[in-house]
Amino acid sequence: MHNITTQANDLNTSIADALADAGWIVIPNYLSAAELLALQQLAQQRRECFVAAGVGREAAHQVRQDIRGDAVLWIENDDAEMAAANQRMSELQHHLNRELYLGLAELEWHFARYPVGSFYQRHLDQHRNQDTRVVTVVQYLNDNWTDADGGQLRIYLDDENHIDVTPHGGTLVVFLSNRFEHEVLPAQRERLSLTGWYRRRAN
Ligand SMILES: O=C(O)CCC(=O)C(=O)O
Ligand SMILES: [Fe+2]
Repeated sequence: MHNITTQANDLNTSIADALADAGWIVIPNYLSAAELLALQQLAQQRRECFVAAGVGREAAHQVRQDIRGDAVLWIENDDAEMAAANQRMSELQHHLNRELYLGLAELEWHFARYPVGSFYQRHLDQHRNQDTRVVTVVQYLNDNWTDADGGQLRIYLDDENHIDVTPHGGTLVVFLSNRFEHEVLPAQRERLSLTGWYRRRAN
């Protein structure tokens, strides 16, 4: 019989294997119902704290809703209400470092809320002058999402092929940040997620 720790380890192993092989993985029901509910409630409580997301770093940072229309709330490492979620991400980080020698030094992540009609145009998760983002992780927090609700994450695998990921509550997506362009298709309903990047230290 598998206990929780063994299951977590198996999941982390599946993620590491997939990153080493295809470079991406989608895991439905990664979050338990209780984890999903706790994250949804927290995002709801903090609703007023979200700010319009921007593109570009530092001086080049600007809000461009024609490029991305979401609002975000960054998560602190010592956020007590995010302790369990941070811990789970930290275990994955260490697992990836052990298995793949990725040298991941930290996770930066935020809640993201896409209002009705918003999207994020095709992009790569690396800023032009800084390539410290190594692995992208996204957890979806939406109940009862249907295809008609749009908002799929479209990942371009190569010139001819893409996959569309439905942002179902509890689904986890992990991919190599420098490998796959992707976009968020227009959402017909408010769309909530937790999006993060494991980074290596800047040289
Ligand atoms: O929410 C998603 O599915 C992906 C979001 C994204 O691409 C990003 O924030 O860089
Ligand atoms: Fe992205």
